[in-house]
Parts: sequence; C-alpha cells; structure tokens
Amino acid sequence: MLEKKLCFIGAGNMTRSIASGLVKSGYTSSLIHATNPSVEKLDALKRDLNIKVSHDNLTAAKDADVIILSVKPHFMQAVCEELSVLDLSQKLIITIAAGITANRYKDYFAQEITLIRTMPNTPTQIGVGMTGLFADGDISQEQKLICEQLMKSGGEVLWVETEEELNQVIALAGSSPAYFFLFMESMLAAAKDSGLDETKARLLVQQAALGAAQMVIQNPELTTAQLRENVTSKGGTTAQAINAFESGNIRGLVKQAMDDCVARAQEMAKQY
Ligand SMILES: NC(=O)C1=CN([C@@H]2O[C@H](COP(=O)(O)OP(=O)(O)OC[C@H]3O[C@@H](n4cnc5c(N)ncnc54)[C@H](OP(=O)(O)O)[C@@H]3O)[C@@H](O)[C@H]2O)C=CC1
Ligand SMILES: O=C(O)[C@@H]1CCC=N1
Repeated sequence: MLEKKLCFIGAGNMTRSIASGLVKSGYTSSLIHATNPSVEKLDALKRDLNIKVSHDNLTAAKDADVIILSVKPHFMQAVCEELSVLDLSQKLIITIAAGITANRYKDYFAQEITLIRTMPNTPTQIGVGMTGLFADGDISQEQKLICEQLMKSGGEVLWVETEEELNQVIALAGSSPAYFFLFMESMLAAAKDSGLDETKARLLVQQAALGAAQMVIQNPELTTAQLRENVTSKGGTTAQAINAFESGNIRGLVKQAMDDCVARAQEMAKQY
C-alpha cells in the first residue's frame, strides 16, 4: 500500500472504524494522526491503536498528505474554514460526511482543492465494511488509488459517477447496517417476550444473519428471492412468517425508509 501521512479531523465512531481497519491491515500507526476537541476518544485511540492524537486540527492537517474530514455535517463548515488558512494544493482531502456536496466544500475552503467524497459504514471497523467513492473533477489515478487503498483496508469499495448515486450508497450501505440491527433487535425483543434466554437468542439470530449474508455472497447466480423461496416450504412455518411480513407491507416500508434516507441526504445538501 502507498503509505501517506494521514490526518483524521474528528475522532468519533467512523474515525475509529477506519483507523482500526488501517492499523489491523498493517498501516504504520505513527503515520496516522487524529484530532478531536474532547480527550476521552483520543485517549482510547492512542491506547488501542497507538496512533498520534491531538486537539490541534491545523498542525495535524498541515503535516498530513491526506486529510480525512470526519466530523458531523453541522460542524463541517467551521472545520473547513479553520483549515482554509493552509495551502491545501498538494493535499488530498477525503470527506466521509453524508449530504454535503463537493461544491459546498469548494465554498468552505475558498481555494482549489482535490476532493474525494466517500460513504463508508461501521462494519469497516472489522474489515467487512462497504464504502462508496466519488471523485470530484480532475483527480489523478494515483490520488484515486490512495483513497481506494485506504478504504479497502476496511472492506469493499465501489466508485460511483455522480453525487446522486452516492446518496443511493447511503441508503443501501452507509445507513443500512442500522436497518439490519433494527431487524435483529426486533427479533430479540420477540424472543425475550417468548421467554427465551437472551444469550441463546442472540447466538441464534446473529448466526442466522451471518449465514444469510454468506448465502447471498456465495451464490451470485441465485436471486435473493430464490434464496428466500429455498427456505420456504409450502404450507410450512416460514411461509406463515413471510405472510405476516408481506401483510404488514414490509416491501413498501423498506422502500419508504430508503426514499426517506435519500431525501434527507438531498435536504442536507441544501442545509449545509
Ligand atoms: N456513523 C456512521 O455509521 C457513518 C457516519 N458517516 C459520517 O461520518 C461523519 C462522522 O460521523 P461519526 O463518526 O458517526 O460521528 P461522531 O460524533 O462519533 O464523531 C465526530 C467527532 O468529531 C468531533 N468534532 C466535533 N467538532 C470538531 C472539530 N471542530 N474539530 C475536530 N473534531 C471535532 C466530535 O468531538 P466530541 O468528542 O467533542 O463530540 C466527535 O468525536 C459524519 O459526517 C457522518 O455523516 C458516514 C458513514 C457512516
Ligand atoms: O446517519 C447518518 O447521517 C450517517 C450517514 C450514514 C450513516 N450514518
């Protein structure tokens, strides 16, 4: 891997996920610097990953080849404006924020920048993440490769051509771990209501979810509908359960949730 000096601005959940993936895949930890206002997350990153940490965005960014903007969208403008006093012409800027468009970053920095928008997800932390990538404007193959390699240390990557497509990535992969967690949460709550031991229920649910995902991955020639049908015996137990989901309009609900997710990203693009 092309090892560059990295600086994460913001040391929350996603920085932890991406930096963990990098360190686990052998990235030199002394080349990674994370900044954050509060001290607890920095202490934890130092202890767990042995990366550099500080409160000083400007010094960390000045020293880095690649700046990864990893704050919540409502802090992004202030962070970019703070960094805009630096000469950023030789730096690659990667943002992981939802919603904020490439053009907004140009406004915030008020100088020419080399920007790649990405949309990772939390499973990046354990190497099974999914990250969408969007290169704004004229970006060299080397810069694309640097970004791709960084994100690949956390799992799969997919380049998209437009920012609208990146909003679809949010609905399908950035936010979707939460949908699956909600589904599992609901199953566990139902099991608890039925009196099943929580540890036993969790083992059953997590292994079934892992198995279902692996079945999809390892059988690319089968549609997800075929995989579902293979579980569903005529007149059997699964058919009863699926019937309950279909009667509750699960497909409409999922479509609504994904449309709302994309709509929120579009709204954020106007808001920030
Ligand atoms: N969570 C997810 O699943 C995903 C999130 N994203 C995107 O990632 C970004 C970060 O999300 P996430 O990691 O969940 O958020 P977190 O709140 O966990 O982390 C953001 C961190 O930024 C810090 N921060 C706030 N202001 C500054 C500043 N001025 N300078 C430096 N650091 C600052 C916060 O500090 P403090 O300790 O004071 O709170 C916090 O630790 C968001 O833009 C989100 O859209 C993208 C994909 C998936
Ligand atoms: O909820 C959010 O806005 C962020 C983006 C994708 C996952 N979490």
